[in-house]
Amino acid sequence: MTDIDTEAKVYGKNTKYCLTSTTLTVTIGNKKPERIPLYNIIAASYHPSDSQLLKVAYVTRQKKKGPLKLVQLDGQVEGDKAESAGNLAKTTLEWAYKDIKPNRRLKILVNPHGGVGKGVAIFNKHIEPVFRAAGCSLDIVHTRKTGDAYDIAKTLPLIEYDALITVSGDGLVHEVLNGFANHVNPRRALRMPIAPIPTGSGNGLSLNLLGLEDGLDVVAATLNIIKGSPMPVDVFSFTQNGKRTISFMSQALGLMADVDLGTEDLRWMGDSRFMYGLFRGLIKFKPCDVQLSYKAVEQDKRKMFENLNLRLSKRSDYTPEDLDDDTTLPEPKVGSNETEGWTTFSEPLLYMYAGKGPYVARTFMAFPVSLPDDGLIDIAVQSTKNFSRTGVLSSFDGAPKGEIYWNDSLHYIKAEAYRVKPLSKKGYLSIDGESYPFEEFQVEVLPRLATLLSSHGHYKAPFDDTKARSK
Ligand SMILES: Nc1ncnc2c1ncn2[C@@H]1O[C@H](COP(=O)(O)OP(=O)(O)OP(=O)(O)O)[C@@H](O)[C@H]1O
Repeated sequence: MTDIDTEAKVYGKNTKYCLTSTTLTVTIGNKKPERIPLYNIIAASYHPSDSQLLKVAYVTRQKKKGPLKLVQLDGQVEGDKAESAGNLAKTTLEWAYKDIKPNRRLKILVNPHGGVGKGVAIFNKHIEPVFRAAGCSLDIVHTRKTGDAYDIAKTLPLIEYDALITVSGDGLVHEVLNGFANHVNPRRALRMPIAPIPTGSGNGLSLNLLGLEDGLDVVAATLNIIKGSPMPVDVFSFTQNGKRTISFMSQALGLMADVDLGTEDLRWMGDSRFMYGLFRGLIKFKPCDVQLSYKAVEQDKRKMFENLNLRLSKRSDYTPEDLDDDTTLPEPKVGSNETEGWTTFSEPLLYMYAGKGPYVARTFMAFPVSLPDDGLIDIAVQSTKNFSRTGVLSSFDGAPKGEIYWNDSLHYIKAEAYRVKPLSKKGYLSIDGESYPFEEFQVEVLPRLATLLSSHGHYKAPFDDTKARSK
């Protein structure tokens, strides 16, 4: 591919544009050239009958570690550059979108009460202008109460949208997935890509899709919605008292449920509340009285680590035709009395944390070897046997990098299913951060049932074995 060049006047200054297969470089007057990766370009057009304007819209950081911001550059093209400007605009747009359909049609659910209650203001100021600049069509709804997102997803006319977007935290995603699961055509509904914009207090999904650097950047999340590809993900069927719920992120018992649920009053702390809750829970150091059994597929931490690296070298293999004719939700395959091939955890446990997606908060990579579509759930179990309060506390030192995984006292299992029977009456159970009765339940993986938008094709959570090698 050969480079394409043109010139125009931006703010009255001579400006050079040079397009290569990866980058558009713009040099305004004597300023330093700005190299814009094609991924960051959301629109490019040439308007011969509108003052001969060459318009380019992209997102960029003004400071190295600052947030992404929208830039819209309008260049005035002189007559002799009209052809090259038209060519540059057309090719930039083609290359910037490659296999992605531009002008996505989006259903957007904004929770005005998510996080610290700034969802609407953030959406209006930072997010909507980027979608508009990219030419997306927007159907925006402000949720008014719990359950609105569920109802909207349940009755969504699937044909009218390319993706459903939540502007909130993980709670709204949970509602949407359950709404889809109860849609008249649940399988197709769950094929509708979902993507979060992180304005909640728990934004684990966004962190998993975009990584620590971008995971809380609302414009990076917006760009992911404009440019990301559908990525199939496993979700979980959570059954309690005969009722089935879809869980997509985590189930927590013991200390970790206290952290999830016992910190509601601390929402103002943002996601620091998770670490604070952890310290508060550790003071009690109370074992969680349950019987945990699982149908394990892998328990070798080293092997799981190798599988992770193997998966990172590949993108997800999404094919839209991949959908079979069966329109109903898959029935649970694992019976509630099944015991063959099951193991019962025999030690007293401080917590059990099970889920999918490495980060549960910015400060805690709970499932570092989690894969979006391996058909398995990761279960982390901290035993209290030969373990002290200070031991657990120091094991959380490397929590943001997932180092806790390498601790010998942390049992880590990949399973197809598991079940929990409480042995006492009192306790917390958290499902995707929401409180559920502390009663018997079973969880089973539903492989590749839901769909997310991902720019990477895998979770973005760098994890290494430095800690293991230094032991
Ligand atoms: N207008 C509203 N008023 C109050 N609650 C709402 C409204 N709209 C949606 N909700 C509910 O708010 C809950 C919190 O959503 P979400 O988890 O996305 O954000 P969050 O700030 O991270 O919340 P939390 O801190 O509770 O996890 C969801 O259960 C959702 O149904």
